[in-house]
Amino acid sequence: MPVEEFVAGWISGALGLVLGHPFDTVKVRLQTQTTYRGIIDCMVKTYRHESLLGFFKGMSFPIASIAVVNSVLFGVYSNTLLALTATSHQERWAQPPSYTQVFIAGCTGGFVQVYCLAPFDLIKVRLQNQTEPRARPGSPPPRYRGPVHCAASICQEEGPRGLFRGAWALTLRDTPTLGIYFVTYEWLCRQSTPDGQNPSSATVLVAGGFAGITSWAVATPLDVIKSRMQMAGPKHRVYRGVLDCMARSAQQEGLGVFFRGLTINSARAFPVNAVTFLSYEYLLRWWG
Ligand SMILES: C[N+](C)(C)CCCC[C@H](N)C(=O)O
Repeated sequence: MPVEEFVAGWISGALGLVLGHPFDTVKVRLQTQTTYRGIIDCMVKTYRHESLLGFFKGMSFPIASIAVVNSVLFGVYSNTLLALTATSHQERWAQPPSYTQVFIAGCTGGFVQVYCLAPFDLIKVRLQNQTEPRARPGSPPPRYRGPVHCAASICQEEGPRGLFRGAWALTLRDTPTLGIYFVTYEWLCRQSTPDGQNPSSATVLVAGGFAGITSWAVATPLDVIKSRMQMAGPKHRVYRGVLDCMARSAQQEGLGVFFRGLTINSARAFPVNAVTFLSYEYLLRWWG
């Protein structure tokens, strides 16, 4: 099994992540709290109350973990294509796989990465939703002191299965949308590249950016549900499952609830995925 794709996926995931984390914090807050009127309001309040650091809450952990998750995604994607088409990454622009093969490989990568992503994503969401400013003498400490403390508290209070809260919603969110992600990328690259040639850097950037936006647009309704189920610990209201969470959210807040965070998700998705695909392609060309 070729491993360069896993390494390239690791590095490119880390680069994309740093660029996108501030957008991600605003998104998670908008989706799970009702105190903000919109993106700008959330940004201003976060900055006033917590300074720039507020936007980077919960980042150290995803930078290590998302890199692993992206490595699994791109590694499994590329190796599934190898199994389906018997072509390596280097040969794929000359002998392109069909879109069905790309979709199947994307869904497979998406499905497998969920099991690495679920606990990391849960911890990230819980830490991002702590809105207390950095510890001041006399003020009560935040509930979780950091990722390790957060993981340990969840295990203690909710059992190890607590770390997988929301994992089913995450599977539903990621399996088809990662298929869409790779199909959009391939389609846009092939549209603007003469047959058989490698796409240019500009093409890779734009195709990667739009692959991110398209897949996030489709994923947003389940993203909202996933984040809410992850926040529903023993003390918050508990949903009976994905459908129950959907029905209750829609009843209480209207259908618009499924699109919370769509604008911010798209604004984040372009730079993150443009950089992820560009670094991924370049690392592989450089090693190949
Ligand atoms: C499929 N779905 C849209 C849910 C996720 C796509 C993930 C791509 C990238 N790691 C990012 O964070 O944007």
